[in-house]
Amino acid sequence: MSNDTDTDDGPPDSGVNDEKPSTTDDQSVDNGHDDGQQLTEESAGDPVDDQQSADDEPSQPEAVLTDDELFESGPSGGDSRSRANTPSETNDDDDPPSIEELGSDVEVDAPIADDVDKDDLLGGLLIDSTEDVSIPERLVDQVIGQEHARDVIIKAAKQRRHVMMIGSPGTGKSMLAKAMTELLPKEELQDVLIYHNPDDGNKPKVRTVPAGKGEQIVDAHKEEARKRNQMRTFLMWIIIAVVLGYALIIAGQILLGILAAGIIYLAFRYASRGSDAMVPNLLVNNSDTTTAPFRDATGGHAGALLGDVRHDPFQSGGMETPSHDRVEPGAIHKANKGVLFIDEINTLDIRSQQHLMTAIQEGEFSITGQSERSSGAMVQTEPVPTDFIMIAAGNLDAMENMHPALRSRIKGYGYEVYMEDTIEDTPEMRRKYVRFVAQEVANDGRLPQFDDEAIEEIILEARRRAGRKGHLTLKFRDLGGLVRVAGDIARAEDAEFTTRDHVLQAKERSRSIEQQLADEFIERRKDYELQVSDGYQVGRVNGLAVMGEDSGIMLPVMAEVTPSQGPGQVIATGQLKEMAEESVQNVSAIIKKFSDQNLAEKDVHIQFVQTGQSGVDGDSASITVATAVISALEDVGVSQNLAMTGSLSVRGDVLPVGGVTHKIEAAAKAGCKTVIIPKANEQDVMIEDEYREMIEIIPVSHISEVLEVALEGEGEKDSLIARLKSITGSALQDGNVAGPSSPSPQ
Ligand SMILES: Nc1ncnc2c1ncn2[C@@H]1O[C@H](COP(=O)(O)OP(=O)(O)OP(=O)(O)O)[C@@H](O)[C@H]1O
Repeated sequence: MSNDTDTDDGPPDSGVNDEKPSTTDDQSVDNGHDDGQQLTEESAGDPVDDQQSADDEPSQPEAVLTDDELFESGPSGGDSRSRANTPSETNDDDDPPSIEELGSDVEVDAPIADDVDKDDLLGGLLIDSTEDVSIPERLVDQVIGQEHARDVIIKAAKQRRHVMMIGSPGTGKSMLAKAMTELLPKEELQDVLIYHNPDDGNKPKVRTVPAGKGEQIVDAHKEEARKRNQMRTFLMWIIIAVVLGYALIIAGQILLGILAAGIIYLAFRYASRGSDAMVPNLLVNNSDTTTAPFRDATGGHAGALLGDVRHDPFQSGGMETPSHDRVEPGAIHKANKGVLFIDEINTLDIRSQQHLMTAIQEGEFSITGQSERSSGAMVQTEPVPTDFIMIAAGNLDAMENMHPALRSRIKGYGYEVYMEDTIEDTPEMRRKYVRFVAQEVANDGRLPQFDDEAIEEIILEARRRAGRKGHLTLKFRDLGGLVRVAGDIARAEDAEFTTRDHVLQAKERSRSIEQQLADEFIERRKDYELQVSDGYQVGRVNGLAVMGEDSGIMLPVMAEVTPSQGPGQVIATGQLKEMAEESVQNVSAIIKKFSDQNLAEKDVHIQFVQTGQSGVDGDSASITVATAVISALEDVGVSQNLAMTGSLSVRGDVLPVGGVTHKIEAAAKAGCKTVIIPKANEQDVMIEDEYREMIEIIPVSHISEVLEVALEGEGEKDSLIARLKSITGSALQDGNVAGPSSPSPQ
């Protein structure tokens, strides 16, 4: 801080780096005014009392709006630094509600039957439509499921800790981050002002004031500048009149008079430029904020995250814009005292991640021009407070690829939480899903209310999408999409309520791109007769895969055994990714042991047919590969009205996979009559009734059972199966396997 009495252009120093000036110093500093009187002189009293008067009389800015009065007592940087780094130091007494109060679980506010039928889709709620369900006011109470994440957010808000949330899209990460802002104290919010620095034009000064005061200060400065300009203009016209009068009447020199008047005019204009430059730039304005700020910095460039200084094309000659006016805040500055949310944090470049770390560590961060070629790069402000709580979100990749130091900072000073994808399907939870539908209808604001049957259909869909027996999906964004489409259909029909029929139509309409592609694919394959779904073929097996998250597709696997020119090898094609490659290797182990042919002299070719650009991932096709190769080796036909999915252990056990429901539906759509799935996946089957009638599901736990169903003939087949059983045994049945592999779609 400069306490020099001749510092007559800068703001009073109470900023980030400097100590608060004493009253005497305040009087000697000019608040950015040339004539340096009115604002400072009025501020000579006790700053606390003056602050109070500013609060009491906002309608009289000139009387109360001295900068000194409005500036906070402490430097923002020091305060925020300690808060950012040592969240646990926060005095809980400052923040009245207890964690229990903040986090009390909100039940659904609607009448409930005395004796709740556990199968009732509405969980016993006695309602006719979503109209009968009240919606909690606070966002944190609207969050459904994710109990653990919710508790963490409440604790983190209280203790001012950073949080990393990892999980699937649409499960409520940004909703929880927004909810946190409601739990943060609003009283702490600040406005940030940037002032011209008369000592160094490229180092604008930074000051913080309580929220709402920034606007008042800027208005007061503008008013001041306006009055000063008015005075100057008045003076200018008097001088011009005198000069012109003298030139015309006394000296008789008209031209000289006009020239002199012009010069006087330009001189005054040039001089008045300075007063505009003294108006501070209100960098962060929280005057209208009802909660602590929420800033989503996902996918933004460095400037949007860290702030920037605009280029000035003029730079000199009186046309330039003063540097403090060109300063733009970044999300880290706007999130001060609030929440900075960054999804897919690993997509931020390393430099930005490093700067982010500095901002977290220091609780303040200077703004400079981000482009080296811009005149903004010459400018660097004093540090601007960045006392935010960071919520980093993403999937598992985000965690692995983020800057290790940033990760450890969150770990060291915060919480990490994994978001659930599904939740147990209980009457209590279903009641909350009813409230979810009501919330989505209310949030949209235009949809007709959902009647009870429409809500039931949404809950059934939540069950189906869980892909896990006895569970409901927590991927609410997608489910919310279904609610909106159904509501839109009802609205287009001018219906009073959204009904089950509207939801069913919406399900049909809101098919994902992958679903549409999958259907298109099936149609095309039918056209070209690539889809075989009857008779027997050697070395060809109908495999099943999942496209995207919710679309099954039938993909044949073909195998051929040829004499080898050199040592025999297994060659797999079809753009296999790492896991699929490994599964083929595992299958080869069984085949080698099983076959009485000399495989050293043979090449085994395995082709995943028509996989397209995306290739094949996962190991869920391993029983398909094994069946195709055994069929080709032994020259035994495989049933073509059968499809299968399952992972295979090297000992022949069939292990669970993901997406069985979608795969079974794809097999049914393709015209297959039977589908083989791993026994362990039996509980995950949630297919619609129409498909259940179309296809028989056979759960298996060993490859011998697969061959039993898939291969043609009797005698030869039986001896094959007996041989396979004898060489593999069953690790699962023996109890020798630690547990099934994690489900993975093909
Ligand atoms: N747990 C939940 N409870 C209630 N509604 C939810 C929940 N999760 C998501 N929603 C609804 O889905 C919408 C989208 O969720 P949100 O943006 O929070 O997901 P996200 O996990 O941040 O996803 P992404 O990572 O794709 O941004 C929310 O605005 C809300 O309407």
